[in-house]
Amino acid sequence: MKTAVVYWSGTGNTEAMAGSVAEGAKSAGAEVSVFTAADFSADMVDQFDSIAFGCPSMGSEQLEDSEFEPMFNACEAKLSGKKVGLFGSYGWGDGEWMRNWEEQCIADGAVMAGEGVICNEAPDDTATEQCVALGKALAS
Ligand SMILES: Cc1cc2nc3c(=O)[nH]c(=O)nc-3n(C[C@H](O)[C@H](O)[C@H](O)COP(=O)(O)O)c2cc1C
Repeated sequence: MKTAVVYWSGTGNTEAMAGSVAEGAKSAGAEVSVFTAADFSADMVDQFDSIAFGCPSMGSEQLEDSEFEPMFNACEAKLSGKKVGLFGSYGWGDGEWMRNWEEQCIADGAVMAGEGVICNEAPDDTATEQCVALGKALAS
């Protein structure tokens, strides 16, 4: 199983989550590649059996719109039938951005590996465990 973990992070919280997702996928035997949003593009989607996308809530309950969102939007046309997991950190909201993002992926035809993992600011032990579990689900 080849798994990509693709993330954007401004202050490191979603980056820490990405590390845990990658660790979980590796522990379940996947060959894992980790990319920042700037280093991933739609033409790379087909190289992977499963992809974890990570982005914090930015703007007003939106994906980060300079690097992550354009890259993700370009990938969407290739997500039908692809195993996908989502994760990201948020601040003062209630996770609306993740609910919208999950719906978007489902509309694209992605096969969701589990519920999107969200955490308030820096990941605590529970969020870290959920990220590891998401990584394992992406590897199976
Ligand atoms: C410009 C900006 C916009 C943000 N908008 C939201 C928001 O709409 N809802 C929310 O819950 N948090 C919002 N946040 C808080 C971030 O999602 C939160 O700090 C998160 O932990 C950042 O993750 P990162 O460390 O991976 O960059 C915003 C932060 C910034 C800097």
